[in-house]
Amino acid sequence: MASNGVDEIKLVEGPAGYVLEDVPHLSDYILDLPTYPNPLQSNAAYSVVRQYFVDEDDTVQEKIVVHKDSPRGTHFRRAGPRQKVYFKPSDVRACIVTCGGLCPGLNTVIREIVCGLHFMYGVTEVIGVDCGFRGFYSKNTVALTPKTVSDIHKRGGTILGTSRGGHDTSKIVDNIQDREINQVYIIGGDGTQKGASAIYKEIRRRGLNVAVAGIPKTIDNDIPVIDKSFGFDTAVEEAQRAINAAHVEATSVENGIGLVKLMGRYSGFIAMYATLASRDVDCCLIPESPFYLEGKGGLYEFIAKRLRENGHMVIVIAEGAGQDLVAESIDQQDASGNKLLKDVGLWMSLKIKEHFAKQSVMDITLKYIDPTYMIRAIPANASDNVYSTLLAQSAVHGAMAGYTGFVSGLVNGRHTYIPFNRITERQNKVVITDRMWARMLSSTNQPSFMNPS
Ligand SMILES: Nc1ncnc2c1ncn2[C@@H]1O[C@H](COP(=O)(O)OP(=O)(O)O)[C@@H](O)[C@H]1O
Ligand SMILES: O=P(O)(O)OC[C@H]1O[C@](O)(COP(=O)(O)O)[C@@H](O)[C@@H]1O
Repeated sequence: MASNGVDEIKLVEGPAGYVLEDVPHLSDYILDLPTYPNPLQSNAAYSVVRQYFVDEDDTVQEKIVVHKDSPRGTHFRRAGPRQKVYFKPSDVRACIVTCGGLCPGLNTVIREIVCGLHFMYGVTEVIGVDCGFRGFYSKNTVALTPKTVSDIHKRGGTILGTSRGGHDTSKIVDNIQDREINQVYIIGGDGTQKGASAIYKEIRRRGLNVAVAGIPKTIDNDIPVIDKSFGFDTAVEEAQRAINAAHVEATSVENGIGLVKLMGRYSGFIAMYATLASRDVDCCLIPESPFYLEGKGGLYEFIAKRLRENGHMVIVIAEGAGQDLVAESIDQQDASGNKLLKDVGLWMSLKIKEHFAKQSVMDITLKYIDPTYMIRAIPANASDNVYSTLLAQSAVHGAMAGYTGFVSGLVNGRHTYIPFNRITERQNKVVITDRMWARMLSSTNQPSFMNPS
């Protein structure tokens, strides 16, 4: 096994090219930690299920599509309860924090961490950190019990509040130490998980017996390795309402255009899935697929063609699409350092109106809908509620088992522990497969990615 200092990756190599990118464990840097039987062993609900506990050697393969000569490739540690745990439940003092933008399902994750710790492991001390990372050192905490969180999954937002910026690693870890917290659950996107990674490293540098677990939040699916995270399903479902409204507006007038902007700074998943689900969309523009406005193969030509053919059209655009075209791009960042994007939907609606007014070929009526903040603030749908619950449970099992510096994610449909370093780089992931193209092109109204190639 390769050594695993704070900045090194913990790798285990096996025959035939098998590589396990393992997650750190508290026992990697604190020797002679005591272990205890997992309380689930004596829980009537679990003890009957003989295979409930995860075999220590179980791993999950990163790439599921292989060829006959492929090496066995990268694996991650399978998530789930272990036979023994590294914390005595009565000694656990856990905290939960939510950071970054809102996303349906945040409250479900909070609820399940509290209930999972309580009902599966008998942990009673869980506190919530108010308003994101800065809350560790500038705000009060709130006690969380199964009773106080019982209904929160039915509400949107996060009962803990959230923020951008304000990550001060040293002050945060001082506070963790002062409050004698020994399990830290951090819910947020790629920025948050970078912050979580810094916290883990500092905790490890100080040699503290504190497990750090991340639960990735990515409404727009821009986190690599994991299949998706909670909030995405709800976002795609809710986007249908905006697309339907755009379609009704467009079909109610002559040469009507409905333009809908959906979330996706770097990944067009919400736009693309919402398009595929709806079938009312004629053109879907995503950051991964460049397009242009003027001339042959450009958006204006496509719009004119669709209006002549069909009398109306619906365009869906992801917020990060076409940013290179937006004239005065703004060189500003939010408190977390994310580049502020210009409202490409608003910009595009003005450009389209301007173009057709100038051309005087046809009069158009364009309605622009941006449902972003409505979507972010709704409660998770049933499927995301299930998903958030399971991700939270896995995180609890992992922390109780002494793993640290990991996120709880789904890889190829399996609950998995992934080291922070693998998921903190943002990724464009929409790969437009042949099958997707076929589905797009076979639809009656031929939605297109407007890819000039
Ligand atoms: N590289 C980083 N190192 C430490 N903390 C970070 C880093 N990037 C972002 N953060 C912190 O993570 C939190 C959320 O980040 P943000 O980018 O706003 O949202 P998200 O987690 O949804 O991507 C903020 O408090 C921010 O300060
Ligand atoms: O919360 P704010 O500052 O209004 O940010 C809006 C941005 O948040 C997002 O919803 C993404 O949030 P995250 O980066 O926290 O995942 C974007 O789609 C949008 O551009």
